[in-house]
Amino acid sequence: MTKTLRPLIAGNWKMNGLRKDLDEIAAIRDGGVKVGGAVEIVVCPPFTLLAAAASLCEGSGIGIGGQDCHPEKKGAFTGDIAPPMLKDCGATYVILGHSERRLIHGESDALIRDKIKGVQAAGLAAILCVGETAEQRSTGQALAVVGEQLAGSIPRDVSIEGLVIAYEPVWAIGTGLTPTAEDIAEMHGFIRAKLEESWPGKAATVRLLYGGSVKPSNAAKLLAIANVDGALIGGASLIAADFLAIAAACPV
Ligand SMILES: O=C[C@H](O)COP(=O)(O)O
Repeated sequence: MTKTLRPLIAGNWKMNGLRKDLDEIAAIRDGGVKVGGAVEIVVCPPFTLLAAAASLCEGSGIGIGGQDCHPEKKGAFTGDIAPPMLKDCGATYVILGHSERRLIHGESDALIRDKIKGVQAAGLAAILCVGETAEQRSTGQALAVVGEQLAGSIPRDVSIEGLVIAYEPVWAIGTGLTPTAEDIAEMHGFIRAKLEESWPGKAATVRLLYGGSVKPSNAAKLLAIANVDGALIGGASLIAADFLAIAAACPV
């Protein structure tokens, strides 16, 4: 299938990475430059490595992103990081609403919506994560759950241009399990249609990523699915060779 949007391959390092691991980011930079501009590559390290990673990647075309942020631009919020701080570090993207934030930190759609507003106000692009649990999938609620997450967490009063949405079934994260190609195609088609309902004429410009146990061995198959415009990768993004192999599997 011909893909029209530039694929985005984003790595979510989660709570992994010390300064010595910047070597891996340098390797991603060097290999990513060779993959060429056909695929956009972004690495989201922990906050502690953001500035150093951005400095390493400056001018290379490899992007850097945060994994979360506070909705406000500054203030008395001990321990939090504001969107302008991410921008100041050299980040261009922020992952928001990851299921680990929703489930472990109790983040609501309303909070995620405010974060998206804050991120856009700072001139950053949000990667909004949505996805159902195993129980929701097995009881036939997957589309309804994701539909609610989209309706609740995307601000209506801002443009969706530049927004990225990552469909990450909770049960596929770090488990080695992935949905069938048919189920991913159904969900991504559903997300595209939902966006089109609210933002007519704009949905086709939004990149929809798949995330959950993406590996070099399954990347080509997953990335070829209709309406899959890239991937959000956890574990495999920690190893430059694996992450780059996934980027190289993009159908461009
Ligand atoms: O944000 C990334 C996802 O949680 C996927 O993680 P994973 O590739 O380790 O399954």
